[in-house]
Amino acid sequence: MLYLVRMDVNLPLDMSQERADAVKSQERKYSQQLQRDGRWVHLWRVVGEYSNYSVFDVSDNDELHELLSGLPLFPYMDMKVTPLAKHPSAVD
Ligand SMILES: O=C(O)CC1=CCC(=O)O1
Repeated sequence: MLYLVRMDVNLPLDMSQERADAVKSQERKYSQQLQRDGRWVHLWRVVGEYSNYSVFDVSDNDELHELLSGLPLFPYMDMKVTPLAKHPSAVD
């Protein structure tokens, strides 16, 4: 199943730069592993915002939830998940 996910990152103002850098580095590793194994299909920055739009290809809601809740930045993100279905006019 495909899911479109918008992630808005809100790091606490009192988080140290060192801690922020460490969490971002863990997030990068985690997300790149999922991109390489084909489950994190797209990762796009929203221009001018600390947000991204991502597309995931996973088997079901439970797998997506497990994957999203394992993100190192998960405690600092608001997420909106949209399940995607095939459009009848899509050519592929
Ligand atoms: O920077 C972001 O939008 C949050 C994020 C998701 C994957 C990643 O590496 O950073």
